[in-house]
Amino acid sequence: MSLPRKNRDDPRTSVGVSFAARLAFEHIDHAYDDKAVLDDVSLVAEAGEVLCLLGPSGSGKSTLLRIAAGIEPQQAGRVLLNDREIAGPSVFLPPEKRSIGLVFQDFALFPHLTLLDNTRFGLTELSRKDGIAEAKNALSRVGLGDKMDAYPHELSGGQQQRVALARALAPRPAVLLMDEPFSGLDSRLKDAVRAETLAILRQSRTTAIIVTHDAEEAMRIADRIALLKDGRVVQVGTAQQLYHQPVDLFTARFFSEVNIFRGTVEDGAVETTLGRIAAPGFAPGARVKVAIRLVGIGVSSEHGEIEARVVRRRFLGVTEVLELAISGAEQTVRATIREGHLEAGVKNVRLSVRLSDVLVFASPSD
Ligand SMILES: Nc1ncnc2c1ncn2[C@@H]1O[C@H](COP(=O)(O)OP(=O)(O)OP(=O)(O)O)[C@@H](O)[C@H]1O
Repeated sequence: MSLPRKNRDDPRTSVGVSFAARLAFEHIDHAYDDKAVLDDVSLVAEAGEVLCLLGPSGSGKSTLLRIAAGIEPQQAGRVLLNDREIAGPSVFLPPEKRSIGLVFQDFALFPHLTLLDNTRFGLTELSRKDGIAEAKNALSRVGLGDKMDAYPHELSGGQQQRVALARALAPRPAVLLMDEPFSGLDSRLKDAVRAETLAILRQSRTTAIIVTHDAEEAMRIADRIALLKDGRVVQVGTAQQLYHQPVDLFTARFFSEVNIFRGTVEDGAVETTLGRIAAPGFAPGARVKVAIRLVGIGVSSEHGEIEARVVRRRFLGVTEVLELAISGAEQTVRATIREGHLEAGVKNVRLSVRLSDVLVFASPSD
């Protein structure tokens, strides 16, 4: 996207330093044809923070980014940059006036242009000399200062991603939007590129909104995470908040693998295959779902209240996943253990449940 560096209400004040802006969505609704894809979305990316938009495919993440960038006008609600309305009922700033940069999933580099020309592509408001200087500066910031004359096909996927980042950062945007920026990368490259990207964002002090459908990725990079489902924000918070205090089962399952048991609350607790689970705050007779994380089930050949039998054992490298049968219960239970924690060939085990890995949710329709 072409973004001017000089803008009348530019939130930046000095060359070389971006002053991050706060980007707010207020009550955004959007539909394609008659299909609603965003429903009353209110969300804030605070100045300088990395906010991840997390959610399954089709939950509306990319649409929200496109609305922020000005590529897609929302049907209702407002978008504000530092409390200034940039899109709303009476205002619509075009993309190039927003001081918002965008990095696409496929990097969208021009194959016939050198890295330098790719990077200075959006610097249309600068003189040729200043544009080249800014582009060189941006490429140096992402560690590609020695490759300015190379072409994209001569680079690895990780390097191409850095060029895309340099091109987006060159106009010194107040906010940078990134749509699944790491999904095209080899899994071995991902960790390094993610860490580098984060370091560059911190150094440039840019507010960033990054779309991902991978909870672990969001936990690695985000200051805060906004979880979306069917066009609605389900929960916003730090990784710890979403992991430890999920508002619903959808959120819990997004962040960890769980066993789910249905039950009815009696005397403040619910009976499950893994024993009696306290359900504070639920009325007698309430239908609930109990989620117990796979990592929260202790498996031992000696200690534990519940007897079980190993019916399947899958090696995953650092961990193993066990499928366990419990006498008298139809439903098998899964547990994750450290690789080698249980001797090979052991069939009869004992289980214990760690209470911090137990979550109880209302489930009135069950
Ligand atoms: N230009 C379009 N025209 C019609 N429908 C669209 C358009 N863009 C997206 N949609 C639909 O809107 C819904 C939300 O799409 P969006 O791309 O915002 O979701 P997403 O969470 O980013 O998903 P993904 O991770 O698959 O990209 C989807 O059902 C999608 O098919």
